[in-house]
Amino acid sequence: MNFIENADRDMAIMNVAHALTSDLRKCLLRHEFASFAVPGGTTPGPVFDAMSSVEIDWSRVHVMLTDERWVPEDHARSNAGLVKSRLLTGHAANARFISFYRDGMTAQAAAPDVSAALAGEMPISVLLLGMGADMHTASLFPRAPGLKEAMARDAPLLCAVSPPDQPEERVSLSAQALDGAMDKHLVIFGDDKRAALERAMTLPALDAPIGAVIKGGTVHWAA
Ligand SMILES: O=C(O)[C@H](O)[C@@H](O)[C@H](O)[C@H](O)COP(=O)(O)O
Repeated sequence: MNFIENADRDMAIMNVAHALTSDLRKCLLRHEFASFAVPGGTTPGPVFDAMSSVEIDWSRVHVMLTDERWVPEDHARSNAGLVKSRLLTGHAANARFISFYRDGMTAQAAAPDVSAALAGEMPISVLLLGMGADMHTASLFPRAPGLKEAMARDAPLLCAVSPPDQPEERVSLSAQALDGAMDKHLVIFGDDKRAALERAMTLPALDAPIGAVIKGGTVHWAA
């Protein structure tokens, strides 16, 4: 795991946006399309803003989420809503977006259909991850109902999970799908998350899901 310490958060955002667009550009030189998985939360918005203004062949980029809160895309907590408003605009408006949320279906019922739709996108070409101070990533929360299944080697690509302290059901790409990405980047800010990441490297995967997926990736950090 490559750990990059940035002078400040703006620098980190610029550097991770540059790294992601460079990885996508490199992938598009060799492949018909690139699959690009991104998280929700509060960290990635400025990264998306920076990426959306970069000229690459976005029409050949297939964007998906690493995880989704099971709410309609116009809901304030929707990750799809965040990605559509901050990333899929400007030059990046031409990218293809693969939705997870299925209106009128539960997360459990929809996950197998979405997994089937994702099969042709694997392995993920470029992955951006966030992380909570509890060492969760995507919606793989330590010891949460559904985590063991989502961490299994034979897990489906997309899994329904029930994080105990979250207001809604979620779906998450499995640890296998995340870990299998060709280029992996994690962006985290603050000393607490840095310490949590270091701790995660010493814990079993079920207690620290980030540790199961970030190996071989690049961590972009700022205080
Ligand atoms: O749906 C989500 O919330 C994200 O996918 C989640 O995994 C996020 O990356 C972490 O919770 C960190 O969130 P922050 O960037 O807000 O700290």
